[in-house]
Amino acid sequence: MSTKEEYDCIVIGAGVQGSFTAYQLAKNNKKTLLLEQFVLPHTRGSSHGQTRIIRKAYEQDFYTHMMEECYQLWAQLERETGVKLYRQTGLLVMGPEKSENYQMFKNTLQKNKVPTVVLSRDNFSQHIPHVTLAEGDGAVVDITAGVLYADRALRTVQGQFQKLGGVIRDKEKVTDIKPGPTVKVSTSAGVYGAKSVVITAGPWANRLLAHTGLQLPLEVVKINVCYWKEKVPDTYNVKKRFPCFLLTEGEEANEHIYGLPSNEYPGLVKICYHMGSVTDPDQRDKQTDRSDIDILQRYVARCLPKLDPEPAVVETCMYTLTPDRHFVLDCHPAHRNIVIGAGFSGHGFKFGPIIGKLLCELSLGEVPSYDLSPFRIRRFQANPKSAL
Ligand SMILES: Cc1cc2nc3c(=O)[nH]c(=O)nc-3n(C[C@H](O)[C@H](O)[C@H](O)COP(=O)(O)OP(=O)(O)OC[C@H]3O[C@@H](n4cnc5c(N)ncnc54)[C@H](O)[C@@H]3O)c2cc1C
Ligand SMILES: O=C(O)[C@@H]1CCCCN1
Repeated sequence: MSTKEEYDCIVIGAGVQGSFTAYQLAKNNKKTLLLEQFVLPHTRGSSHGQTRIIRKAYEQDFYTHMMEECYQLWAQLERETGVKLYRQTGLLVMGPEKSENYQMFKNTLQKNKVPTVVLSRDNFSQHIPHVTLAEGDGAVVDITAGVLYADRALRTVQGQFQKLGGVIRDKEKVTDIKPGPTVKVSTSAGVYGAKSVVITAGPWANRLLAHTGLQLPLEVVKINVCYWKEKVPDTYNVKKRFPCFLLTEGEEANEHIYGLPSNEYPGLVKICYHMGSVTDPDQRDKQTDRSDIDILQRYVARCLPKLDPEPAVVETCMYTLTPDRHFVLDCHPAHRNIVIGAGFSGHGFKFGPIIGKLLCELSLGEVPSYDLSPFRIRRFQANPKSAL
């Protein structure tokens, strides 16, 4: 098949990361094509749904630093488009006062001068009614945190990309990538050429990378996204200033449980378990493990007494996990004009604007604005799970 069109850059995958990358490239006057295998919008990857948490509360400083600029980029997109994408709610972080994880969250917030409120056991229920703080747990609120309107954000950034002259082709699956000075990208509709390619294929990253001779140690898991009904409507509502929350660890398991106030679905609070079972992204509905829901039911019954401890709605989403849960933001080790954004490990949405900027810089051969060493592919070389 002959090459249909030539671009400066082709971005593969129109989730949050690919959409922001394409937008940044178009802003830099690059002729850019964004390819998506499904009809947009879709619910089969990782970026769908109405809300995501945005926060500066992290265990590692480098995420908090990136979020400083990232908040500004979200606000800039809101100003550019007149669309509201962020609502401040605060994020309540709870965890065993003496545990390393909880202390790391607290220290990072304090060291980086993020506005916080530390709640004592005595004043906890006055600020956060109808939540049981577990015995021995501490509680700190990241005031700057809130919710991002995820679906709306995706539509908005894709719309801006198109306004800047960018081309989106959905329902066009990439079937092959041929590296070279001009990368050839084959799809179900033809072949394109580009000076550089960015792969932001979410759970399908390794499928695409296989065409380039690279495999990353990524694991795709299915997440049951659970919504719980308020016994009395609006008890945990965003309007009543109920915050997002996150457990650094808990009685149930050494993994996070997290929640968002009722907002998008009236009377329903989103509470999920930050772990799931391994799945094939094309067969995710065949993965029917619900052990996470059992854990959540026990937690809801114990700590959120004004919720019905039976999920009212269960939706599906996928995480693409790296072994250390840090992202992959790097050039392909053998083909520098192929750039990879992958392994967002269940916490990448909030970083969309800054990841778009960084992947754009990498694809233009510029020095990235942040130290990318935590995100480099070479960190996996010592890891036995890596297939490099
Ligand atoms: C339940 C859940 C809760 C989360 N909560 C938060 C949160 O509170 N805060 C936060 O910051 N993050 C959160 N995240 C994480 C965040 O949503 C993800 O990190 C982010 O959406 C990943 O985006 P992506 O662009 O890498 O992947 P995706 O959104 O999956 O996008 C990849 C795209 O590539 C396309 N594609 C794949 N292969 C091909 C091909 N061959 N040809 C063409 N197109 C292709 C796919 O169809 C897909 O549209 C959560 C994730 C889940 C699942
Ligand atoms: O990225 C986040 O902020 C959330 C935290 C809890 C798990 C899901 N992702």
